[in-house]
Amino acid sequence: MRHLPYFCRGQVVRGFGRGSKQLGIPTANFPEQVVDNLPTDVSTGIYYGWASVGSGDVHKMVVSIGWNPYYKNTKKSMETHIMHTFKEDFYGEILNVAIVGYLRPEKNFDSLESLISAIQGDIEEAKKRLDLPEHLKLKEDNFFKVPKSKVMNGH
Ligand SMILES: Cc1cc2nc3c(=O)[nH]c(=O)nc-3n(C[C@H](O)[C@H](O)[C@H](O)COP(=O)(O)O)c2cc1C
Ligand SMILES: Nc1ncnc2c1ncn2[C@@H]1O[C@H](COP(=O)(O)OP(=O)(O)O)[C@@H](O)[C@H]1O
Ligand SMILES: [Mg+2]
Repeated sequence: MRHLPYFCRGQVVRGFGRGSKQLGIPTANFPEQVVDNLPTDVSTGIYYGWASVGSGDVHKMVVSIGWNPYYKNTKKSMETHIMHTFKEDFYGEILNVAIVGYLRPEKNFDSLESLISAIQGDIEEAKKRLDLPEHLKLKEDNFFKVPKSKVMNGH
């Protein structure tokens, strides 16, 4: 994973509305353009890192990149669940993410309950790993301090 940490920003767009309603785990989805610009060696799978909305605080996050085999999506998506309770939805705002580590490949599951418990396991694992000093320092990266007015992708 030569490209980690990987930093990118993009506008939050609508997905299929499954995250909150079916899973109880909302995911902020990136536009196709951001997904298409991922370096080729950032493979599909589940990652963890840091995220902020607009110029807001930086929080722990997990991100899923791929086709969501359980739902058999035909388009690749990149969806971030932020470990923070927001007062309201933030569609249309700029989401800033720093992907710092890899957790596992995407999988299919034989029930919604097993998908949900896998994601909850990812969240717990990510919270633990992000407390390591090498990861904590990225929370303070200048990436999160520059004006957040542009949609861009890369380092
Ligand atoms: C940490 C995390 C792990 C995930 N792992 C899987 C997975 O292994 N297989 C899968 O089909 N979907 C996985 N998902 C994606 C969910 O299926 C997806 O977030 C859900 O379908 C919501 O989609 P929506 O934003 O289009 O509504 C994962 C999502 C997150 C946040
Ligand atoms: N902690 C959170 N992490 C990610 N998104 C959140 C969070 N809290 C609220 N949201 C909102 O929920 C939306 C995602 O919900 P979701 O059910 O996945 O719908 P969609 O399919 O449109 O992505 C995000 O775009 C954001 O506006
Ligand atoms: Mg979503």
